[in-house]
Amino acid sequence: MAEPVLSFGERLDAVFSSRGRLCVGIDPHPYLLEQWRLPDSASGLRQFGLRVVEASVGHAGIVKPQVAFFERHGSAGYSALEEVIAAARSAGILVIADAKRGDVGTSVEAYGQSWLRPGSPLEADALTVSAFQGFGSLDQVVELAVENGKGLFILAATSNPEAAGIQQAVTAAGSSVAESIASDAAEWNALNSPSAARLGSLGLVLGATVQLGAYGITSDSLVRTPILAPGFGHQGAQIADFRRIFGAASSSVVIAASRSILSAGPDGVAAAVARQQEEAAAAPADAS
Ligand SMILES: O=c1ccn([C@@H]2O[C@H](COP(=O)(O)O)[C@@H](O)[C@H]2O)c(=O)[nH]1
Repeated sequence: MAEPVLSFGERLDAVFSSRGRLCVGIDPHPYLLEQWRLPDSASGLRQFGLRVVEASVGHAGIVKPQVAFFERHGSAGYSALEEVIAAARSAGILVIADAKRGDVGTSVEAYGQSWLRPGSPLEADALTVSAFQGFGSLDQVVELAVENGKGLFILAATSNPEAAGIQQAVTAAGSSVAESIASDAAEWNALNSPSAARLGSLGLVLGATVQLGAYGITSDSLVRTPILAPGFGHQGAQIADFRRIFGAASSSVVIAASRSILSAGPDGVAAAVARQQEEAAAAPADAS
């Protein structure tokens, strides 16, 4: 009989226990490539990405390539991304593809087949998606993810300040857009996760720079919902504060940081990863 597939939530929780909650962003900004003395070409991106993966081995268990930077170089950029993803996954590092896909259900399912289908050239462990076309537009991709032990992170309250107007807008049901997405994800996790799993496989993107209360989101509703939290470092949030920011949900948080790590350069990146991972592990408990 085939071995049951571990769910993404179970795999993420295992990584939290064995290798911590830091997620190293792979964002090859042109200015960083220059600083790393690499060309702004597919080859430069490949070298950059592989170096970040190498620096993460032993220090971090999760990476998040920002697909946009690879897409700038067309098919050659995608080929570089395929290599970076494969290198990370073969080192046992979970890969969250930050591609922010969203559309009508059948098209999102096709995105899922690109990023979450076993054997696909771009196979990752989880994908960022948008529910702007309705939470139900994600039904098929959710099914595909679960069948394959993969995860999704749905944009809810993103870290960029200009998003607040839309994400705090009140839906016909009376809650904010972000709260509506967060509660749908939490409900899905409560109903569909393996009973022994602490975490479900349907995650949310909640920026570390936002006040969850301003969106009507309560952290104790999210204890089983993985939270991808960008906004640390360059965007201003402090890793040492993550338990204060996320309160009861802090044990579900993936701490995402890109520029604050990558700006250490090729020789300093491994030490920067180790330092930020230690900061996350040492973060004081929420006092409130
Ligand atoms: O709400 C969001 C969602 C995604 N991101 C992405 O995360 C990284 C952040 O990079 P830093 O250098 O650590 O600021 C980047 O890829 C964003 O596209 C986000 O910032 N906020």
